[in-house]
Amino acid sequence: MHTDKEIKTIGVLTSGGDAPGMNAAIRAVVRTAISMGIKVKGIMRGYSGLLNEEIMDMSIRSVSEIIQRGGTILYTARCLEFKEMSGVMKGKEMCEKHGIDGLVVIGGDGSFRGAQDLSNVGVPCVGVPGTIDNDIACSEYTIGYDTAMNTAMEMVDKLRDTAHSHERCSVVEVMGRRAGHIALNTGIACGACVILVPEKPFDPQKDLLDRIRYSQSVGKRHFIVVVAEGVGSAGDIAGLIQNTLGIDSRTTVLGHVQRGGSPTLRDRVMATKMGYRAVELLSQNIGNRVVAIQKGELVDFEINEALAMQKTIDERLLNIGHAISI
Ligand SMILES: Nc1ncnc2c1ncn2[C@@H]1O[C@H](COP(=O)(O)OP(=O)(O)OP(=O)(O)O)[C@@H](O)[C@H]1O
Ligand SMILES: O=P(O)(O)OC[C@H]1O[C@](O)(CO)[C@@H](O)[C@@H]1O
Ligand SMILES: [Mg+2]
Repeated sequence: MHTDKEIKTIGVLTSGGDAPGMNAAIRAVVRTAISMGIKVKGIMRGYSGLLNEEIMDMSIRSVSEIIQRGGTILYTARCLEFKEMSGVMKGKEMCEKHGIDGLVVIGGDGSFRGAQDLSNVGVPCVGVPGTIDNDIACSEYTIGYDTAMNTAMEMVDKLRDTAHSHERCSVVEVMGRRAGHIALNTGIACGACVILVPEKPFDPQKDLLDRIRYSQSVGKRHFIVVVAEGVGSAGDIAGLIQNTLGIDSRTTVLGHVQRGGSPTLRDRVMATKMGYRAVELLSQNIGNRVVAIQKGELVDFEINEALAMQKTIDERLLNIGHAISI
């Protein structure tokens, strides 16, 4: 979408679940814009802050010392009111009132739906994928994914020590909402003997119990099972293993620890590139876009097109995991 209006001031907000690297993206947006002569307003608490006018001027120095920090200095929220047309119209009014000509929305797919609605009523918005789940179909990568996976990997390594010592099975539930990307990669990196993801329906007998039984028959004495939260309860899976195979099993739900911490190098660099591109687009009066990574390159898509895409799980990696985790 091209608008005729010159973009003099942009807003930036973070929305949905926080993700490590969001601060690096905010920093890139603020500094890129200022270097182009565009003013920046920071909007607190996602779309809620826009509706409640929690809006502040940002300067080069207001984003100092944040590139290494997890979370988001702008706070984040899930705002039900923005899902209604009346909320979106109020958002447009607030942008007009505060002189915001365009908006960078750092968040996940839900946040992009809000950005699309706002673009459709005349406020150009550019989405920056910020979610640990890596569930934005148009992009190979989302900000926070690498840090979350590395955190999960460190946690599972610790669980392995105790599972090994007690010759137990450790069933670990990782985040990802309806996607299994964190589970798959963490499972591979930690040598899990079973990885369960929502994209690939599993047969408990064949894909779980037989696999563990076979590993046991070839000498394995402790077992790591990584379950994506979208599959169901890790506790039920541990119970099934314990009751059917008689292997002492424990459940750990990693939870929000995966959302925190200092972002990895990859997340900081990706966030910086994506934030820069978002401002570049807005500065050219281009809105209704999502910044993305495809084949390692920075690209962008219409929000409509981006939201209609489907992401699949890396089946080859899943098969590799199954082949070697014996
Ligand atoms: N269909 C929609 N129309 C307008 N706004 C929406 C819509 N869906 C979501 N939003 C807005 O975006 C916010 C965040 O959405 P959601 O909770 O789905 O998280 P997300 O951006 O997908 O991030 P994550 O999944 O990583 O937590 C919502 O609280 C709401 O304010
Ligand atoms: O912040 P909440 O409401 O606990 O949301 C948890 C969800 O958010 C995420 O952490 C990020 O989308 C998902 O992995 C998880 O399902
Ligand atoms: Mg989402």
